[in-house]
Amino acid sequence: MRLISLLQKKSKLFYILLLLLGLINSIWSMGLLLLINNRIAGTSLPFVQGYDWQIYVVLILVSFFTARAFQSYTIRLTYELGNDLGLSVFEKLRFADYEEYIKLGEEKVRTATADVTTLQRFPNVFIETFNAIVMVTIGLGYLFYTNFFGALLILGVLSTLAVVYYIRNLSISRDLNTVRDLANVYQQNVNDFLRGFKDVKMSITRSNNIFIRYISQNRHRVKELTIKTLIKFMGNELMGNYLWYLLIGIIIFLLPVILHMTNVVNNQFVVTLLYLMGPVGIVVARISEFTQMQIAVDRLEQFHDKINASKAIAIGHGDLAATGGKFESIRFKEVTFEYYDERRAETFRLKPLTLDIKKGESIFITGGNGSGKSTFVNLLTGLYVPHTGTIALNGQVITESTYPGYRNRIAAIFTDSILFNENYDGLDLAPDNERLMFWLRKMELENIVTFDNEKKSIKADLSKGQQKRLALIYIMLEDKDVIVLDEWAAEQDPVFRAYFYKKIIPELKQMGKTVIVVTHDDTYFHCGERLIKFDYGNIVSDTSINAASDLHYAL
Ligand SMILES: Nc1ncnc2c1ncn2[C@@H]1O[C@H](COP(=O)(O)OP(=O)(O)OP(=O)(O)O)[C@@H](O)[C@H]1O
Repeated sequence: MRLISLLQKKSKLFYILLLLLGLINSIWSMGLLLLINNRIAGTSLPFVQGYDWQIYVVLILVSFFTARAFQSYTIRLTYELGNDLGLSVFEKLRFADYEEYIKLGEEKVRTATADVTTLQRFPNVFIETFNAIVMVTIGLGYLFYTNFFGALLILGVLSTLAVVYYIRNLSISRDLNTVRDLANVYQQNVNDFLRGFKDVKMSITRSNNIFIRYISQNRHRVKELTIKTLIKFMGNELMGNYLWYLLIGIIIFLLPVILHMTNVVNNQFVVTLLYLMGPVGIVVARISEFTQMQIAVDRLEQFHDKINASKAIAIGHGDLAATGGKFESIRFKEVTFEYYDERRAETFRLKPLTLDIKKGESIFITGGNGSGKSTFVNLLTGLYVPHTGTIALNGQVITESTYPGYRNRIAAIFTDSILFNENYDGLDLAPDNERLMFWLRKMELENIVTFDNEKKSIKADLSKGQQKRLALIYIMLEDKDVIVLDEWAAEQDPVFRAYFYKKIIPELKQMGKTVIVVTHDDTYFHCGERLIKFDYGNIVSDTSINAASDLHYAL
């Protein structure tokens, strides 16, 4: 993606408007220069004599209204571009495959949002620079028109210094990139410090190391590098400012001697140079900003390419109607899935899985750490798509376009599920909702939570176990047929854990729900109807509890 195409995409009229701006600006700049210089020289404007002040007023008015119109246009364009780019990151992301998202990583999403902030300034910077370039061109053109060799000399000095300035700026940008990398590390250290506050307090070595070896050292390096960069930057700015004294010196002392310039031409050169100071400063200062923006746009493009590679994007919410009808069964047929761990150069494989889940079953999934339970849950809930094999809902194989609808039919609480700050599900979370109150009583949260009537949500500072209970209540209000709970009971106290297995699960079954529970609680295995055991990515036993049939798979 080229930077410039960003603007064209945003506004079809962009180039036409730009041309108009260039034209008006050229007329304004040229007119102003001619007018001032002719007044100083005591001559009148060519072609239009005797209308100097009228022309001056018209020029100012045209310039004022053009600047006003363009700046309003730029402000709108700037914020629309930032808004669109920012929203497009999340709009695409929500349709992306979960597997692709995991591969992409949260860090890349955060960098992409930072890049959007950098790019947001682009329309502003671009129009400002374009304006400045027009003015510089007119100014230099006028100098060449006035005295060719004098202008050539000035252009030579200006160009040499612009190149020096640019090279020095590149080294400043490199240092700034290092500062940014250090800032990322600092952010991680600070996150560790704040999230792990309790653990930091528990060990003197840990506390000293995180503060001295990481946080302090990082800040020290950032401080040194920032001071160095700011001094270099200040040197550049000073050099830029003093350049004008050098040029004015050349004009008033050198040019009259070597080019035998008259006083009038000399004055015209000085006035034009003073007029050029602002625009040249803008052009030079913006060069490094464009480099940063080009990096941001390239990175953003890579990000979009990566997400676009996710086949799910094009499907969006897919074909929701196709997964309608009453829930009867889920069938896994020869389903496989694998991860490749690059660092360990190892592959974890979920071996071909074939199994049926029928309406109303309560199934317990167990197995050692790393045996593949969560991978299975991710496949069952439709977050992962099988690498080979198929999953069918009510006998219909789920396809790319029916995956979103399939996921939508399952309610799940994962080990790392969170309670959102807002009521995104649009649930009826008011005290007059009898079902809600019934479940709050059942989960022993009735006297703990409070209602936020304005936000239509529940407010509470809850323990981890209580958060899981509230999440289960929300699931009951969602009223989906299939409920998947990944180690839900792990954070419950023994009394409530027993209550969950002995009372709640049978009740869910009575309500016609199909419940799949990942659990290590072998004391309560008898509370389910079926026990599936995983080992090394394989189902090693699928046992029907309380029934004679005992299906054992060979290891
Ligand atoms: N995103 C991933 N990338 C690479 N490997 C992964 C990824 N997620 C899991 N694995 C690997 O897959 C294997 C199975 O993981 P899984 O999370 O399914 O196990 P689990 O049975 O749920 O374990 P636990 O009881 O500890 O939660 C592990 O060896 C793990 O290292």
